[in-house]
Amino acid sequence: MLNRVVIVGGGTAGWMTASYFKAAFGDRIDITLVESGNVGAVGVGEATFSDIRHFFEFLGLKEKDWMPACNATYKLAVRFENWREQGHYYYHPFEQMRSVNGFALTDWWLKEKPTERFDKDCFVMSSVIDAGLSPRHLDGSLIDQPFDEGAEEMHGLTMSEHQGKTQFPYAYHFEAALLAKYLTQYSVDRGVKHIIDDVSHVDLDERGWITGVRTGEHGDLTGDLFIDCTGFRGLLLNKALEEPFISYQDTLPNDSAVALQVPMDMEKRGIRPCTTATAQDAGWIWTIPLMGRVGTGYVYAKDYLSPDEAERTLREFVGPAAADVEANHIKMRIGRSRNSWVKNCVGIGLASGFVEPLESTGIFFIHHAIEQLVKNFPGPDWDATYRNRYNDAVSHVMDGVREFLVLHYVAAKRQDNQYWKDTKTRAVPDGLAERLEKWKTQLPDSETIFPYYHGLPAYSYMCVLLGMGGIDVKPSPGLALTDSAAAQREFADIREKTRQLTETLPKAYDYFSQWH
Ligand SMILES: Cc1cc2nc3c(=O)[nH]c(=O)nc-3n(C[C@H](O)[C@H](O)[C@H](O)COP(=O)(O)OP(=O)(O)OC[C@H]3O[C@@H](n4cnc5c(N)ncnc54)[C@H](O)[C@@H]3O)c2cc1C
Ligand SMILES: N[C@@H](Cc1c[nH]c2cc(Cl)ccc12)C(=O)O
Repeated sequence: MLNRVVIVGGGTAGWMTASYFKAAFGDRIDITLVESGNVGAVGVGEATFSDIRHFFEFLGLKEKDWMPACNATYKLAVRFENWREQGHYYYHPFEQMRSVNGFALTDWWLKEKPTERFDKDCFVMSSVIDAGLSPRHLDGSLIDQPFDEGAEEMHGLTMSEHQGKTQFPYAYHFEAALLAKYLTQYSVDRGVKHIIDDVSHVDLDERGWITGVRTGEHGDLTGDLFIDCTGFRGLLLNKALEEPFISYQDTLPNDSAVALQVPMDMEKRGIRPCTTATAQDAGWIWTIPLMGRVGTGYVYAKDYLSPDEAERTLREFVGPAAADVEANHIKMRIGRSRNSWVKNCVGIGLASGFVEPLESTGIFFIHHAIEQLVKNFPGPDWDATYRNRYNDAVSHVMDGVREFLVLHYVAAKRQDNQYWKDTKTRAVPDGLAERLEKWKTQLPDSETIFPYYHGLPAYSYMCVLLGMGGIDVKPSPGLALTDSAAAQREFADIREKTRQLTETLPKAYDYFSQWH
């Protein structure tokens, strides 16, 4: 039976893989994880998709088990600031788009324009975030949903099977290093063998399959399946097996980042329950609220800005609190391995592929990859069918998210310097140009977005087009002949639900201070 797995790398990807495999296969699988004590993890990766709750549920973990240990908070959206013009912002929330008489509420919004804020007129959560509130009451009860949070039929579904059925209203922010530490303990408690050592060589047989990895002090680690979680370096997949890397840089030029972990009195500052992406002269700055600190960083293109200028800009943006904080400069490899599973080696995490974290997709990629690897786990005959299915799913997810991110730059109204002017003339991925033409006459729907599962529903595309303001989108002509009374009632219902929630929900900080 093929059941000996060696994972190289102990960042978020390595420990998410080890813990999920143990939850999936129990003692029927033998896992060794080796990580360097000299090469650090990338040290960022602190905002997620809402789908990540399937990961914790699969591990049998409740929020109170892991969130306090990881200084975690809730993420209700990404807030895009200054992408259209200075001072403008909009939210991309975790909230199902309503429909009226067969038209998306956003289509009605384009026709009726109740206010200038599509995100407040069409989503309840935008006002909840503006008020700095928690989506759970102090007793832990969740705001009422069009679905039952605990419903059995939703458990056990993978993310891709789940999409479109329900939209859970929040995701998480957590300290990456603390999550890796938590999952290390979870994994070791369940029998994962943890070795701290450097892999110096990868041994291949005559077919080019991996037979083992050589370490400094723990000899050769042998196994059946080798998981490359060594980050951007792709030590096994790209270096030892020489699997080519397909760069996305021709369409996504941001290839650098500088990050700060800024201690903060969150009681005094208050928690804005979302990730904020603030556009800058050569990229954008993320702000992630955690208990006890803020995670922040400038994602930029080195062709337009030097690391020193980026760090200076970031420190000015953060202010005096950043004074004694050490900056972490990161070179980002943007794109994906041609195939993430080659022979008996699977790259997961940055070793597989990566796009800038504009919509917090790195950990989503890891979670998706792990789910797909369990679903397509190889048998002793290594039937290529599973590997091919896996590679197709993983490539589609990354290509789809790439296209979704490029849309943010193409649709952004800003053109106030060369960096932003170039976002309008740069090449776009195959297929996006045609899709953009369709969206000028009708908002995106499930038929016109990227055709393979990539984690994002049509309403996410609507938010980009309506929020960024650079592409003129027209309402469906049929609305002119349709009675708008039902749509007006829906807008009124959102206003009423917004009023009720903003009057009853606790402040985000007050909810989490119960745990700290
Ligand atoms: C600037 C930036 C911001 C990001 N923000 C987000 C976000 O908000 N949300 C999100 O979902 N994702 C985000 N990501 C992506 C996220 O950080 C990664 O997906 C996540 O950290 C996984 O990294 P990894 O485990 O693949 O690699 P790494 O964290 O780089 O870990 C690599 C591991 O390999 C080990 N290693 C390397 N070489 C050897 C060797 N020779 N022998 C033994 N061990 C070795 C290292 O010790 C380390 O343990 C961000 C990424 C960047 C760069
Ligand atoms: N399946 C994803 C899709 C999603 C829906 N809304 C958002 C908002 C943001 Cl910021 C990221 C992702 C998403 C999910 O439900 O998480």
